[in-house]
Amino acid sequence: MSPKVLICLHRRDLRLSDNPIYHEVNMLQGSPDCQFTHILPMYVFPAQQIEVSGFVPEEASDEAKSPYPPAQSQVAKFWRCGPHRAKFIAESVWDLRGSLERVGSGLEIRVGTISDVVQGLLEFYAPNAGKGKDPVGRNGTLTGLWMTEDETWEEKQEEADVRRILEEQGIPFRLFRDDKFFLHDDDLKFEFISELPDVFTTFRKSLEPLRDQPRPPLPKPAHLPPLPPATFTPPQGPPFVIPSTLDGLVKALHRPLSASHFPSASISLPKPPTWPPTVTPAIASSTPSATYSFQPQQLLGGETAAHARVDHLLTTGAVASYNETRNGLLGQDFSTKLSAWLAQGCITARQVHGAMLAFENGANDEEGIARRWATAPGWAKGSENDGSAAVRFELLWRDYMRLCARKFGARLFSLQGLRGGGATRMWSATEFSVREIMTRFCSGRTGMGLIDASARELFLTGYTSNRARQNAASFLTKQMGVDWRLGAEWYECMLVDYDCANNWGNWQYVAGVGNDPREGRVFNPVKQGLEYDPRGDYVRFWVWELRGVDTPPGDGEKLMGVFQAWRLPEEEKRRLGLRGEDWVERPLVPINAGRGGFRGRGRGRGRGRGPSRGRGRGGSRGGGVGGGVGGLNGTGVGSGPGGAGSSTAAGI
Ligand SMILES: Cc1cc2nc3c(=O)[nH]c(=O)nc-3n(C[C@H](O)[C@H](O)[C@H](O)COP(=O)(O)OP(=O)(O)OC[C@H]3O[C@@H](n4cnc5c(N)ncnc54)[C@H](O)[C@@H]3O)c2cc1C
Repeated sequence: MSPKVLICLHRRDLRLSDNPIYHEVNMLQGSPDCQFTHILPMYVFPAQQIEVSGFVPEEASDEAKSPYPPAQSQVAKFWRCGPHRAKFIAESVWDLRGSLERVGSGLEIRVGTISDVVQGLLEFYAPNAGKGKDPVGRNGTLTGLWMTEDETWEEKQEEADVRRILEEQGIPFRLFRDDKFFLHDDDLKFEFISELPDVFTTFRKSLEPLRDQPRPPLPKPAHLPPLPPATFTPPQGPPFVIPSTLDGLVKALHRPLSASHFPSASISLPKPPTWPPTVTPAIASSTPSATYSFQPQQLLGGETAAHARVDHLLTTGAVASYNETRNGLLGQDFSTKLSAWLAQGCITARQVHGAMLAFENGANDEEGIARRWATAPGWAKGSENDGSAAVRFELLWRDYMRLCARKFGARLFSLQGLRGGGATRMWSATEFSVREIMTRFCSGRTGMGLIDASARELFLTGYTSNRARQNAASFLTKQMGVDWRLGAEWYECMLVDYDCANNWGNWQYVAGVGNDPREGRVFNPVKQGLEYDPRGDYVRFWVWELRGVDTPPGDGEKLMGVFQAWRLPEEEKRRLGLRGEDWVERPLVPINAGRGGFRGRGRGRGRGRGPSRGRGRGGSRGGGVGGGVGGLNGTGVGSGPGGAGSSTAAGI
């Protein structure tokens, strides 16, 4: 019998449970209304976002090149998907394939743009369809294509393209709302997206109590229709070859990233961060050596690992203590670290909420959950605790960011930000070129300990905490006066948890062009370091050259040397072998914290260096013009929106 095939196209919904498409398939299968005999789940590595030239075999002839332009960012030409996320996505796809196989189905992997792949599917299944000759193709019948919706601009274009291609051929197309968020759209307190409040707090208050809001997740189907037989499955078109192992997949994704100027096509990092030594004899006596035995977590992609993580957070009490620990910088469990799984849709926010709810209510099930959780703090209290309430609060931030993406569309990526058309001023400039600032920012060599630790952590692991991200973004945009999009693009490349709405929305927020009601907010990275890393452990973990700085209690000056190495006594610099290092001898911006915020050491003073209180107001003294790639060479990028140089606020 010729198969009737339904394509289930995955994007950022890499899960089987709480997936509206499989839920619908499951409801329909076996019913008289069911139009399909087989389903073909498929994931496409999208060529415009993830570099796919590594899927062309190395031994292929020169003519067999990827037909797609390099997947690089618009302004700085960074790779759009760096090594950490590429690996994480590959693992997630692999895990999904395993889950689908266990319920009687499977998953096909393809590379290309989604519209090219869909076009190829149509040609395979119904070569004559639309010409009125043969509505049923020789390879079976394509009965439809289903996919879930995404919020952001590029994904919306993709959806429109797929719809157009299918409808031209008369093939049914269904777009499902992807309920991977905390709230269901129908439960929002406004009718039109234009009514979304511009301030998060207003949005949140309209929805409290948050614990009562989310809908229950959809169950995992126990069985799904099979894949079509191999002869009825369209192959991957040349020149690409899909590896048959996870290892091969990761290698194909990584190969182009390391072949050219890793990790960016426009900025090479002459001194990229290196892993800190695990054992350091020079650890300062006042610093517990246990700090440095911390092993940064390499997140494992996939639905299975996501649920294991939630279980771990509840069992260990990490959720219950989240409100006290969430501003942490160093460690595994100070925050949930769920973001990467949420971003790829390996787990939904309402599943996280559902697990917390079960925990709070003392759910007892056959899988022995109760036994695992019963001794954990907060178990079976019948109400939320400070920790679980704070997790829900943060999950709502994610909803808010995605709704902002819906409301503002392509303005999410514009230099002027969500507010659009607002005041455009010159960015303030420093004596360093934007290229040098970016090179040192990305390499963790700015000379600002907290910023450098975060940059090195990001480069090496793909993750850095929210507190560190806020400081890094504020530093780049407000202290250095760099076009915020360069930072957002760098994060898009490096973050394992990159999520379009969250990343661009948060960068805008910190840069002062998004939805931050407190205009002119500036983070002072030294004060922030003192508050959130009071012994300098986080800085010294990643900026490991500073582990030998002895910081006896009460010697504040030495600690200041951890946060800004230029402040170390010359003798100490010599002893630690730090002489001659750019980040020690030529810091991008020296800050005299504690004595009036951002006063420089003298060098460059009065040159519009940025948002210091009482200085730089107006911020129009920057020298350079021209944003974009050209701006990487200039001393400052021109015509930026307000923020840098305009602050009257003190560092926070
Ligand atoms: C400049 C900048 C860039 C960012 N880029 C991203 C990004 O690309 N992807 C991303 O998921 N988050 C991004 N964030 C938000 C936040 O930093 C991360 O979600 C968080 O650090 C992830 O760690 P976690 O899962 O342990 O978070 P937790 O503190 O455990 O929070 C739980 C969840 O709530 C959500 N959440 C928390 N804070 C925010 C926030 N400010 N905005 C939106 N959602 C939030 C996340 O889904 C997170 O997993 C960015 C923040 C900044 C300041």
